[in-house]
Amino acid sequence: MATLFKNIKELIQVHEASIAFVSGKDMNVLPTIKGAFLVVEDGLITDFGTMENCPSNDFYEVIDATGKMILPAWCDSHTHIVYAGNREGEFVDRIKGLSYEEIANNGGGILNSAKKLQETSEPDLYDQSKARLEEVMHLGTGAVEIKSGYGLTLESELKMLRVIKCLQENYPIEVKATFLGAHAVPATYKNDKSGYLSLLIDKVLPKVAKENLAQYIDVFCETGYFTVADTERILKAGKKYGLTPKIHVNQFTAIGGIQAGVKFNALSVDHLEIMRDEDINALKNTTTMPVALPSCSYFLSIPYTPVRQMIDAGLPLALATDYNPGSAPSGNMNFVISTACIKMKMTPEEAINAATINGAYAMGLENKLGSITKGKQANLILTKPINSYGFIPYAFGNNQIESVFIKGKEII
Ligand SMILES: N=CN[C@@H](CCC(=O)O)C(=O)O
Ligand SMILES: [Zn+2]
Repeated sequence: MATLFKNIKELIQVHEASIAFVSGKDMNVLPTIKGAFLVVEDGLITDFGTMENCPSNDFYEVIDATGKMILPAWCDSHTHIVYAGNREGEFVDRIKGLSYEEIANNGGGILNSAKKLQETSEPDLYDQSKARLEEVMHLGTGAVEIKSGYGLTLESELKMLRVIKCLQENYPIEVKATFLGAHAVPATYKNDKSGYLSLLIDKVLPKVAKENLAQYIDVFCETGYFTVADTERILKAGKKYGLTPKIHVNQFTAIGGIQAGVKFNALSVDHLEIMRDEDINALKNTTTMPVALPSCSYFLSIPYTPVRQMIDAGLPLALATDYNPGSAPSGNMNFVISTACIKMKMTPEEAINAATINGAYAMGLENKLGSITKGKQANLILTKPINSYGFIPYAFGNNQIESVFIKGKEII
């Protein structure tokens, strides 16, 4: 049951052997083959090369990609797509002048989403979430990380994680689950943050581990949310259960969250809108992937991650959507790479590397996804006829995707 894609104008992100990630100057290198073929068998990439070497066997299906390009599907390593309802009301409040912080202090923000989620049944939450997952798959996403963190009680955090598990089981794309119980202090623990952390560590974490509901652990390490000491307490507890950290840091203030992440061998540190020199230096020569979330900066009108400075300092970088109801109600990775180029001055090569192989690394999927490599899953984007891959970020807000293939099967 092999499929041949032939006459591909340009096959993008081609690597003979699997690599972990690209960093610094290498981020500006995007290996491609012009005039290419690609063979997919049983959901995996089995062969590729130039058209002169195109095999002539009998294929189950032959797709002529004349004028079109193929690249690995996007790897979105930071989302919160399991949530209930939306926060359109707060959106209008912000248009009228309230800040994200003021809204949160008035009982809105994460606590608003938590209230809605607590009142939503598991089947209803699943239905709302699967619609978002299908939406992002149609936008070219082939792997996604999803966080809990709108439950904030034992029952509701487990409800969120069970919904993520059902998505993992029912959809062909790779889904990774992250336990983010320490996303905000719930109203019931308003004056007892330490008590809430004890609940997470003593009651919730053991259940999460027993039901095998998460692969990663996260904390919102931020002024007014969780301190570095709180963060270390949670990460230490998570490690006991084999959960690797992927944490929210430096969104509004720089308080040492990056250093805590590096100390605990975090797979990624995410947001990074506010970066000091010492924060950039702390990430050098580590295995922790910095992740920027430009849709959040766009939506909240907060600074963009200083990625130019970071890449020029030799760091790697991944891009993700942060799809959530409060700070980024969009799961469009195409918009993310456009915004990264337009607002953060990344080149198209850097942005595509950040949204494919580096995003895969930030989910522990670098051996399965993120590049065109034999043996990797055939999660692919087939573009419409375009002149160059740079046209994808250039023509922001327009759709250059003709089809998306997950494990070799066309989903649109
Ligand atoms: N900053 C923390 N968490 C989310 C937003 C949460 C919300 O506003 O609902 C984020 O990554 O931006
Ligand atoms: Zn987030």
